[in-house]
Amino acid sequence: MNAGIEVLPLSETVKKPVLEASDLGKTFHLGGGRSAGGHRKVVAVDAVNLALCAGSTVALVGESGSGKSTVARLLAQLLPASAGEVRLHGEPVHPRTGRQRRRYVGEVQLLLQDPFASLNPVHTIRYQLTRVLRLHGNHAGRRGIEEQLDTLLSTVQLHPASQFLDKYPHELSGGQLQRIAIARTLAASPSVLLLDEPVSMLDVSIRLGILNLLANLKQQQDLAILYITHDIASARYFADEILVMYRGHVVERGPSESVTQHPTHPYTQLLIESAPDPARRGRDAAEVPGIGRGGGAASAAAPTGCPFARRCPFAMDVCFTQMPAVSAVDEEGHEVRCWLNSPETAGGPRH
Ligand SMILES: Nc1ncnc2c1ncn2[C@@H]1O[C@H](COP(=O)(O)OP(=O)(O)OP(=O)(O)O)[C@@H](O)[C@H]1O
Repeated sequence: MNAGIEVLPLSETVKKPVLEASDLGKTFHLGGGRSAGGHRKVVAVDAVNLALCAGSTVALVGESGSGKSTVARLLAQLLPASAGEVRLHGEPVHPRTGRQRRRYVGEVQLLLQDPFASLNPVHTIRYQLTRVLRLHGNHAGRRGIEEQLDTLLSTVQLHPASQFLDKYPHELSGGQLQRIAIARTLAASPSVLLLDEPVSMLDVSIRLGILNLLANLKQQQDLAILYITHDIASARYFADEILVMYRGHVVERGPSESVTQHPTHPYTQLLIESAPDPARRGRDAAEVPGIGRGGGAASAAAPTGCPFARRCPFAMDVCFTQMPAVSAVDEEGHEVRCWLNSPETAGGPRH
């Protein structure tokens, strides 16, 4: 027996995921008459696997159109999946109705980037928060609800509560509204938060405050968080694990530090190079070779090889014809889907 050292059983040291997705896929079928060339489809999400655990954050990073929001909407059950499975506490989730759906939505809350769009302009903050508390089974009396509204607002650092509760959304600033929107998600007592670009519409000066608030909430309430962003620098700061998405595929994943310090996929390297950096004044994503607006959007016709091949400065012949398998970068869970890291082809043009 080791005096003074508490040895936890394995079941307590390995965290079970709260929410998981296996081989998740979404294809949008677009209309189009004969004159438009017939039926078209967009593969927005292709075979995505992820696991969200209590007290930790997974970041989904990629350019506009890479499929990040579609993953969030699939996890929130706002869209039916074309393939794969979502599990909550290990149980497969199926499209639900009524009470079951309400319970799922209470446990898995989605926070959108635009706080104005997520709150109803014709009702006061008090009405909207009370409604969510009631909807998710809170039967407290009037005084009990008042106390909970106070607690919710103090949790999102809006003091005193009375100054905010009787206001309408248009009377609050963007940062205050995003805090109210966070309070609204917390009113449902969730175990999972899906954050879709939660600070991208806010002034740069208040973004860090909101991210710090969310990081504290994750710790205090043991929340499992999915953080969607196009900004890999904020993902490194905020998340434990990073998944890099390109055209619906996860091309690299691993512990945040490892992915950002040793980016292995050429696309991740370009994302990092294009991240805002005071040392490279004035240069942004649009100016970095290979990165441009919407370049990561899902293609109507899925390429047979690597989705990044056509933009990759290191592409080899095989990249255009075959999808690379996932290979390990290290033993800590850092993985990449790239022929340059494959044992068969390592030593290609880059090496
Ligand atoms: N309802 C829809 N019908 C058809 N195509 C869609 C639909 N929703 C999304 N898409 C397409 O799916 C792809 C992925 O879109 P998605 O919004 O998930 O990307 P994103 O990475 O979240 O981008 P952004 O950061 O701009 O929100 C895009 O090509 C988009 O045009």
